[in-house]
Amino acid sequence: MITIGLPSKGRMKDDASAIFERAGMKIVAVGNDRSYRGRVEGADDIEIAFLSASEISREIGAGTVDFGVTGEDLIREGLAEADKRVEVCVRLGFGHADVVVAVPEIWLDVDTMADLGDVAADFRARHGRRLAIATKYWRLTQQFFSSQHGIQLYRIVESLGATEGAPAAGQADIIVDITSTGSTLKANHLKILSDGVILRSEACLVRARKPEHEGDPRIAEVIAAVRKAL
Ligand SMILES: Nc1ncnc2c1ncn2[C@@H]1O[C@H](COP(=O)(O)OP(=O)(O)OP(=O)(O)O)[C@@H](O)[C@H]1O
Ligand SMILES: O=P(O)(O)OC[C@H]1O[C@H](OP(=O)(O)OP(=O)(O)O)[C@H](O)[C@@H]1O
Repeated sequence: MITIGLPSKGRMKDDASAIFERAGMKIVAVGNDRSYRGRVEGADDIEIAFLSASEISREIGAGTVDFGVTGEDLIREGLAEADKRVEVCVRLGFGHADVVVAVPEIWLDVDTMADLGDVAADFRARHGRRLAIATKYWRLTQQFFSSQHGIQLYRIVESLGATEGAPAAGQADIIVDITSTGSTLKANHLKILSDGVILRSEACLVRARKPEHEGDPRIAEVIAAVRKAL
C-alpha cells in the first residue's frame, strides 16, 4: 500500500486535490465527508491520509506516509536534516510564500544582514539585552543567522501568531516570518532586508526516503503523473 498525505484543510487543500485529479488520481473519501481517509478511484493500492500541512511534514519525516503535499517551509522547519529523510520530488506552483527577515522601516541604516550583524553586536552595550527575534521558524532562523551569517548574539522569542505585531508591541525587535503579498509587513511598518529571504517556499510533492521504495515502479509512476499534471 502507498499512503499519500494530502491537506485536509487550509490554503493548500483545493489545489492539492486538483493536481492529483489532473494526474489521473481522482480522490474519493472513504465513509462520510468528514472522514480523514480517502482512496484513489481505480487504484486499490493507494490510500489517502487527510492531515494538516504541518502534520504532513511530520508524518513524512517519520515515514508513516510515503508521499505528501506540503510547503517546503514546513519541511525545512519541521525536520532536522530534511534532505536525508525526504526528497522534494515536484514543486507544484501554488502556495508560494517567502520566509524573510524583516526589521522596522525606521531602521534606516539597516538594509542587509551584515548591517543587522553590526546592530546585534552592540545591541547589549546599547540596550542592556540581546537583539530579540520573534518567529515560529526556530530552525530556519538559527541556520540563517548563526550558520550562514555568523550572527550569534540574538535571542528568539517564540511567536505563534501575529508575529508582525511583535516589534510594535515591544515583544521583539525584528521578525522572521512568511510573506506572500507583503501587505501584512507593510501594515506593520516592517521592511525585508535586501538579502533577508531565507527560503522561497511553495507547495511540493514530497517523498519519505524509505528503502522499500527502491525498485517499486509505483513510486516513479506517482511522481511522473503529478509532474505531467502541472
Ligand atoms: N500568506 C501565507 N501565509 C501563511 N502561509 C502561507 C501563505 N501563503 C502560502 N502559505 C503556505 O501555506 C502553508 C501553511 O498552510 P496552512 O496555514 O493551511 O497550514 P496548516 O498547517 O493547516 O495551518 P495550521 O495548522 O496553522 O492551521 C505553509 O507551507 C506556507 O508556506
Ligand atoms: O504577505 P501577506 O500576503 O500579507 O501574508 C502574510 C501573512 O499571512 C499569514 O497569516 P494568515 O493571516 O493567513 O494566518 P495564519 O498565520 O494563521 O496562516 C502569515 O502568517 C502572515 O502573517
